[in-house]
Amino acid sequence: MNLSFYKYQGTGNDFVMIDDRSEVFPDTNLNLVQQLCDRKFGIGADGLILIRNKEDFDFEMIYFNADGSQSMCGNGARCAVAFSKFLGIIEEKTSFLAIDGPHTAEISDGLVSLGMGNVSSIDNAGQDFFVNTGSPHHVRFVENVDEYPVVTTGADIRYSKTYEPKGTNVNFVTPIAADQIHVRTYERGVENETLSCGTGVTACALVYGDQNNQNEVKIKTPGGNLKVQFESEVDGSFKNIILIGPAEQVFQGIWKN
Ligand SMILES: N[C@H](CCC[C@H](N)C(=O)O)C(=O)O
Repeated sequence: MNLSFYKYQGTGNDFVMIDDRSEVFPDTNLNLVQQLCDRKFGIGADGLILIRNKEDFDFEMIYFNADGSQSMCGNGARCAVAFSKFLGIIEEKTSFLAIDGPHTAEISDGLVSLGMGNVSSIDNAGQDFFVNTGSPHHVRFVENVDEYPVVTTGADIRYSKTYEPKGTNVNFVTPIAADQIHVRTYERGVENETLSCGTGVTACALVYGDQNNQNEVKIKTPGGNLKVQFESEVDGSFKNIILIGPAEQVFQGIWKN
């Protein structure tokens, strides 16, 4: 198999991107997805994204975590917008389909502003919080996220009975300014800490902003800086949620196997 691919990263969350408008990628072959994402025996990535044609939309993004499971991916969607512009599918604005439904986005100077799906509620989860921003997120506020055991505690929560059978992503948050938080994330399907998680920082920004009267929150992650804007509704839901950050092409290649 000769498979042309591009490697993209959005604040350090990295993806194998494939222009699959010809629909030849064997999308049921999860072993291949795992192999391509393997950082020793494959290309190496947190996930893999197929771009396909979709009626009524500019494109459809099909996202796989490194373990082959599927979910909505915010950083991956930002990279899909940048990749689609590179391919000439779109110019500055787009409407595309992802697993959690339709999205709009704008791209300029490498910065992607991604419209996220509406969020119906923030739920309590013991002393912590739970938000579904297209993928499930547990959110815990901690004293000093830099020193926090993200992988061990993240895995404990991710595999806990509370979240059986599908599990959840787990985010740890320390506020660092009135309108800024520092977030580290344990990602389901990668089963490790990633350098950032788009749907995760969105969940954290909604919880923090809701508690601190902010509707624009800056987020520092190990992989870079992101921003989330949103509107709160009186019924506790959120709309017009926008995730803003860079998305860059790192390299391209041919997978011969
Ligand atoms: N691991 C997540 C999906 C990718 C989320 C993350 N990469 C993002 O940017 O949103 C899950 O299984 O729900």
